Amino acid sequence: MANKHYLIFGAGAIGTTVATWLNQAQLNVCLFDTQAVAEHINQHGLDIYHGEKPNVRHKSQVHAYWQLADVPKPDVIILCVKNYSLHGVSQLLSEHFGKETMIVGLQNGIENQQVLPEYFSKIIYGVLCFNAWVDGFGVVGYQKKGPIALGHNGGIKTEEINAITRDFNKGVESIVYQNLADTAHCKIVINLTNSLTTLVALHQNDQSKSKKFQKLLTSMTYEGIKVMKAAGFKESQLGGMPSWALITAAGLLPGFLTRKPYLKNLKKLVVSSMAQDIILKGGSVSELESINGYVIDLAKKHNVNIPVNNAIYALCKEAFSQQPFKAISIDAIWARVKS
Ligand SMILES: NC(=O)C1=CN([C@@H]2O[C@H](COP(=O)(O)OP(=O)(O)OC[C@H]3O[C@@H](n4cnc5c(N)ncnc54)[C@H](OP(=O)(O)O)[C@@H]3O)[C@@H](O)[C@H]2O)C=CC1
Ligand SMILES: CC(C)(CO)C(=O)C(=O)O
Repeated sequence: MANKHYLIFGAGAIGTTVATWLNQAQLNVCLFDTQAVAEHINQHGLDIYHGEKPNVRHKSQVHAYWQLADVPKPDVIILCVKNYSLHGVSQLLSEHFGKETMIVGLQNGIENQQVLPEYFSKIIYGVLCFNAWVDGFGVVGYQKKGPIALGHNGGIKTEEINAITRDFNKGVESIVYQNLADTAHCKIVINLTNSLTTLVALHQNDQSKSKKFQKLLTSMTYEGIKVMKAAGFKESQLGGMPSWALITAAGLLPGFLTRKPYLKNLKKLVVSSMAQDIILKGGSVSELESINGYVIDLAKKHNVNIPVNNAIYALCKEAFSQQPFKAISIDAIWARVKS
């Protein structure tokens, strides 16, 4: 079908960047969010910027809705909400537009692969290889433009995923991945770090000089790939993210030997989606369970010892339930992990 109509559900960090990139590529897109966000976007447009060039703004006009009854029936719905919103949002959309509507789920983790099939029969999943953060309604910064890896678990014809990938590619580099499970699990390994970077509030408290932070961060991802290997997953290169060889080297060798690539990768973690939930939005709900909780269960199932991840997860459970959230010093986190 030519000129598909895309509804992007969720005008947060990912929804706003994807809407802008697809709109700039002349695709037919609209957004959906709450009334306050949608009205603001309709009045002021979208305004996104690359984190290294905050003065170069990419502005665009994308119509935003807040009532489903007003939205023209979309050919494809791109779901840009967190895993914890998926049940509610999917039920609404499935009842309104029908179970057969084509869905593209852009979530971290694999919880979406359990939830979305309860509501829809045609689902493509996207693994996102960039960071983006919300400054205000319709105003979003991004660390880099893509890429997005797309895949599915059946029920989608090759020409259907190819057509959507072709459309996405007009606005942001997108690739079809043959093994969705491997790709999603490789991304989960990187996302383990969201917990630690949130605990220290990395975007406010630079940790580039801290050897303890380096040790903890690199141990978390090294433990992560041990779990994925034990569970039978294979490496799938994610655009711009550290390889398993680098993660293994950083996990096993003295820190000074891998410090240069470590610092290069640390710079890419601007404000994780978890830090946005806990610190910027001041909430207590996050994707901790769908990422860290999931890896901890997988480690138990395959008898892999992951002490650093276990300790950081326990600390996050405590710290994220405190209102207001208070960042924890790296020394206090280190002491807790060692105990
Ligand atoms: N941000 C990032 O850098 C990255 C994010 N991801 C993943 O992408 C997914 C989306 O993340 P992100 O864009 O950061 O999330 P955000 O929380 O920034 O965006 C979600 C948006 O959807 C809105 N929303 C949720 N439910 C409803 C509803 N029922 N009606 C109307 N609006 C609703 C939210 O509103 P409200 O805030 O009011 O709830 C929010 O504006 C997550 O799974 C995340 O892990 C992956 C890679 C990078
Ligand atoms: C950008 C990145 C990779 C940080 O871990 C991410 O996926 C997120 O913020 O959720």
